[in-house]
Amino acid sequence: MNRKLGIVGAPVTIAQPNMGVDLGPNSMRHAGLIDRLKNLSIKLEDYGDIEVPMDGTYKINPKINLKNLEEVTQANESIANSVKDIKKKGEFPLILGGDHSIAIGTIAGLHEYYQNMGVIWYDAHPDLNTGETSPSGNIHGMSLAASIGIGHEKLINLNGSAPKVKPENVVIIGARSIDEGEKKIIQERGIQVYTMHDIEKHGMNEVILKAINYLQERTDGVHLSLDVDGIDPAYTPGTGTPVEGGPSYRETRYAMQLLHESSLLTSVEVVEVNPLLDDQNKTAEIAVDMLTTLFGEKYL
Ligand SMILES: NC(=[NH2+])NCCC[C@H](N)C(=O)O
Ligand SMILES: [Mn+2]
Ligand SMILES: [Mn+2]
Repeated sequence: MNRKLGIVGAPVTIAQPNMGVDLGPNSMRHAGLIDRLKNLSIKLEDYGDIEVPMDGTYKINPKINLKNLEEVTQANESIANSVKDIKKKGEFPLILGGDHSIAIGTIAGLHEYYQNMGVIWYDAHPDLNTGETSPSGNIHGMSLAASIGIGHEKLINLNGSAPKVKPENVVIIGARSIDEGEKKIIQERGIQVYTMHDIEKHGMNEVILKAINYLQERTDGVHLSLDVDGIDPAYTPGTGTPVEGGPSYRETRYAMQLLHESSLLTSVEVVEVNPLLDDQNKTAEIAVDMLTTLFGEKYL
């Protein structure tokens, strides 16, 4: 990694109901993220956290099943701007969440720099719901849908017209909790999904190498959206929507190692770290291990 990293925190919590995910960025800084990256001789600048509109209340509009839509839109506009500022400087964006709605802003900002962007979505959930299909109304479960141009026009047209990413340029890894409406979108739009079944059957090595080869051939940049609930909750309990049966610490770390070796990624975000649900900041520490591996840290 010879490019400078531009780091920004996006302490967004309003697209899901659990208090504490706004502490995610600082929990990763506290777990030593910045020093460990510097130890790898990586140049970086930490721009701190973006401002997020939040007054502690949860706004529900009974007419549409999208909680806090205005606030989530505003927060994501700031994220898009901040990602664009980082790209303008020629730096590699690393965004620390925050709930997974922040991907809407991140990807919308990146979109200006890539005509044919790829996305690796490492997550227990595909986050392909819309207001019509969501069981919860929580926008963090709708961010990938919005990025491929499906959902509320405020979200899909954020910072430019939809779609920001072509559905066939998306690879989801680790999925094991998929809602009915999401299954439909996956089939209709031809989105590549490696579920836990595929990982069990073929192994993480093959799955990641296939994803890398597929995206290398067809995209001009690849964003990794790493939801910590993608990892098995035995390792990452500090997250709002844990799902049993995920890839282990070892498998995930190995996946990050392969991604590092491929030099494929052009931006990264880590989301859904919630210290209030955690056990002694363990989840943030594991998130930091994954990030440092991604940027070249090795055992030997
Ligand atoms: N980014 C996340 N953790 N998303 C969880 C989504 C859970 C569920 N599918 C929903 O739409 O409510
Ligand atoms: Mn997610
Ligand atoms: Mn998830």
